Amino acid sequence: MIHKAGFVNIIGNPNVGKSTLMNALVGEKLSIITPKAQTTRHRILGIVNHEEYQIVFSDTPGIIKPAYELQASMMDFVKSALDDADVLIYMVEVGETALKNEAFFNKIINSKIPVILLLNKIDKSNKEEVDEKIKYWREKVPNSFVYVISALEKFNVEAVFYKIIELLPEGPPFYPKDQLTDKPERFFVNEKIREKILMHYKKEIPYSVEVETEEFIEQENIVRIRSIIMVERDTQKGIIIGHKGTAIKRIGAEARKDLERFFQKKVFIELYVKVNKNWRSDKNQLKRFGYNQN
Ligand SMILES: Nc1nc2c(ncn2[C@@H]2O[C@H](COP(=O)(O)OP(=O)(O)OP(=O)(O)O)[C@@H](O)[C@H]2O)c(=O)[nH]1
Repeated sequence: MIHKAGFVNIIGNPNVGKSTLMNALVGEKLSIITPKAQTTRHRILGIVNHEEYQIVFSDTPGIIKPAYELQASMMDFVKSALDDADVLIYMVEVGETALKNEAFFNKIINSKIPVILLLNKIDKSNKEEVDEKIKYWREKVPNSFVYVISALEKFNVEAVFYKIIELLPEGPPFYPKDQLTDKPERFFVNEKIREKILMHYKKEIPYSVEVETEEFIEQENIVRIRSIIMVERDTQKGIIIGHKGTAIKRIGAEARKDLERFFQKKVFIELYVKVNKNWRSDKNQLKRFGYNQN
């Protein structure tokens, strides 16, 4: 059996209908929606698991800005975000033509990643205008697959879904499927803590930790969580904990706030730091089983 997996990066101006499309695409197929879970470069919007494929939908927050607002470092960020994706969905509205950022646009055109160009909100338009816009975008992005859709009315969304699967590369899943289907909450908690670590620690720290949620007990009014932050060295443990525990307290407090919003309940969270010198080899072990998350 062939297995396919990849990151599908959705980009487009604010309000073009990205979230609506996500809901239409993913629907009941969705294992977990991690609202704005931040990974290194992507924000994961949702993951679709199937025996034969795993689609990780993500977006790259705030990359469509006029060129003068983008700093050099931001352009690098854009570049790597594009390089990382396996399929790019570029979404526009029927009424939209002007390009906000020509430089960014050229990057899309010149990237080797397949581009699906979606012309959304056609329910608000007429055939003449739609035909004209298809022609316009085909010329603008010559190598793209152009689809006209209405994300809101789910028109043509299925076709887009199958095109994505067709374009995905072969490969093992990026996230363990059983973990997602059996324990999506734990997965989300881990990601949330990792996100906070990414935000607050510099250098190699974020890349030297692994988070594991040992206990997740949901009661009527409260969720009780116990998670372990695994590091490779004692010095890293000290840095994670911080002076008098202030650093780890902040991680816990911020994660708790987000998790309370997510679960719509009070959250009680205990964080422990553990040194596991074999962590990296454990990780390689996990990688062999398709646990490719970085
Ligand atoms: N008529 C019509 N409206 C749509 C369609 N798709 C989305 N909308 C509407 O457009 C508005 C914006 O949709 P969102 O899905 O929130 O857009 P978004 O791109 O995620 O927006 P940001 O989060 O700001 O980037 C909402 O009011 C949607 O209901 C469509 O196909 N037709």
